[in-house]
Amino acid sequence: DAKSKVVILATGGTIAGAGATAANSATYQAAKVPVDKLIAGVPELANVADVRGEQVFQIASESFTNEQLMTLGKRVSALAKQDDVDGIVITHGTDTLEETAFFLNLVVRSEKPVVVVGSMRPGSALSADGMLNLYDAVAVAAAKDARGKGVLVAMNDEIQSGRDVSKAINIRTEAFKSPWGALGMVVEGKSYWFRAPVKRHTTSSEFDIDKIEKLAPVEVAYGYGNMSDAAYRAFDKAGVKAVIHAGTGNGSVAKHIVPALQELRGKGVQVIRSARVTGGGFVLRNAEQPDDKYDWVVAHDLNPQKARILAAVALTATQDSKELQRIFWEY
Ligand SMILES: NC(=O)C[C@H](N)C(=O)O
Repeated sequence: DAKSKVVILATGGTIAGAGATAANSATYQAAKVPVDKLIAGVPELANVADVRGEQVFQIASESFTNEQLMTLGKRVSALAKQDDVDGIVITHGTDTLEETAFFLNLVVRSEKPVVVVGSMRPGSALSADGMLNLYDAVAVAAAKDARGKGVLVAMNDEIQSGRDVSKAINIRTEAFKSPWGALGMVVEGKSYWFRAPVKRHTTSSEFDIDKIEKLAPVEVAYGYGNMSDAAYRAFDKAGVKAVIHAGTGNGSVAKHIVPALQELRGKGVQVIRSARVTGGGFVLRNAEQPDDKYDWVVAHDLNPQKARILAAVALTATQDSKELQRIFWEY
């Protein structure tokens, strides 16, 4: 039967990076190599799909803005509607890859596989990981059994849910972890599945990129001993719609921060408790703080940066804290 047609949307990152010598695995410039060169560098892609590339951006992912998320999302949505596209791969820097993957998982209404991929070493380095990661991502995007599983991340032979996965380590090629485990493996261009996500995503999402024009402004503040309320007061002045508290432990909040948060809440700003723990947070309502009394929201297992994405999307549809909490349980 005919080969699947896969479009590679390139946005930059280390997978498009270049260093001065082959020994430079960590010192290099991200976002240098154009998409056609990336594709030409892996001729084996033609064995798993008919591939074409589009250069959407050429940036390091730490510089991704909400506007760029919107541009990318709208392009993915438009391509997914085309009959001559079976799957989409997005090459991306790894630093904020988990945010983009979760964003697309929430707003792209398509069953077609969307796979986000990056690398930890530039293509110019010894044992560069980008070529195999790209081959794996294209293979997954071309696979019929990848349909309907939400936006995926293919890195280091693993297939991860874009919702769950996070960059957990920054110096190893085994950088991406999910607290709930990988969905499957991709080996020699074939995907092997073990589980599927149950949280709402893509076609079962109430959000639709085609109907969103601008994401809500949401900021994150990190919790630690002796934390002050200065960040929250500054965010308030800047006009945020929600703040994510990257709290200690179970999203806990120092008692001297509560008055500032309640002042913000009184002005309509949503207060969302997440956790700064890295192995997988699990924040429950009223367990650590009286969320019902304060009218706060908990991010449950979403880390602060993922909570920022969900809030930025959800607040385009509602300003109600109960609705927002429902959304945080369901997605
Ligand atoms: N490994 C990487 O891709 C890191 C790079 N700073 C980026 O996110 O673009």
